[in-house]
Amino acid sequence: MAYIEFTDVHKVYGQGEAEIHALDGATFIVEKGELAVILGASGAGKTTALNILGGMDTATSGTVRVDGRDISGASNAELVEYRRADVGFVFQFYNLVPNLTALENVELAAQICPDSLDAADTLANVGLAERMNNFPAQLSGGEQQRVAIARALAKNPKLLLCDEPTGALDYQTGKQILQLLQDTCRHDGITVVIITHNSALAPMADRLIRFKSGQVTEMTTNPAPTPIADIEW
Ligand SMILES: Nc1ncnc2c1ncn2[C@@H]1O[C@H](COP(=O)(O)OP(=O)(O)OP(=O)(O)O)[C@@H](O)[C@H]1O
Repeated sequence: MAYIEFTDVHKVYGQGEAEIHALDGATFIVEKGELAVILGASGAGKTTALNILGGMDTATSGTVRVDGRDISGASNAELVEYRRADVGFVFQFYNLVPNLTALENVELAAQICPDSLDAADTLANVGLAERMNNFPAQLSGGEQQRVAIARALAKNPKLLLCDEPTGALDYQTGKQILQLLQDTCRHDGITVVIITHNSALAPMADRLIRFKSGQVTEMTTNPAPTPIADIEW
């Protein structure tokens, strides 16, 4: 059994004439500890799939299993617990609380989790030991995204889901963030799923999943992923 099993998932928004099939029988797997990259054009269903995988949305039909647990059949209370304890989220826009320092932002997330890590240590691990007491507005975009990654990692999640994590960053800063995510996957053994529009990033992945019109059109594994530093686009 794979760590993530996303099987024949349909997601329909709206009704009748206005029905939108955001997912139309999407199927993929991800093994434990892999870094998976999800590629696809705008509207292909990537975010919908990630939201369902993270327990933020539910499938209309199909099965979603994570670590042997049936997320698609979970109750609301079970999904709350799953989102809290098992999943870290990183978004394009960092969604930090503006009137809390970097440290307080990370502590806030860590507080709600049973096995959380030390917030200051986690910030130091993402290279922000010197900036912990700064407010988000005093940090660059890349630093704010590091805080957001630390906030996700301090929960000590099994699964890190990233939706366009470099979408708002310049080229070099984006590369550093992707390096951090690749290192996190390698060193901490966390399963990482990254959504991107940028097909040049495909070689960084252990597993590449391509979405088109709500379906997975390609899934390949790469036994020798390229370090981010060696990828140019
Ligand atoms: N809550 C919603 N209500 C109605 N339609 C939705 C909703 N969420 C997504 N959709 C539609 O479902 C389809 C898939 O959207 P989704 O956001 O998953 O695509 P995506 O591949 O992530 O696109 P992008 O790269 O632009 O973020 C789109 O047509 C979108 O408009």
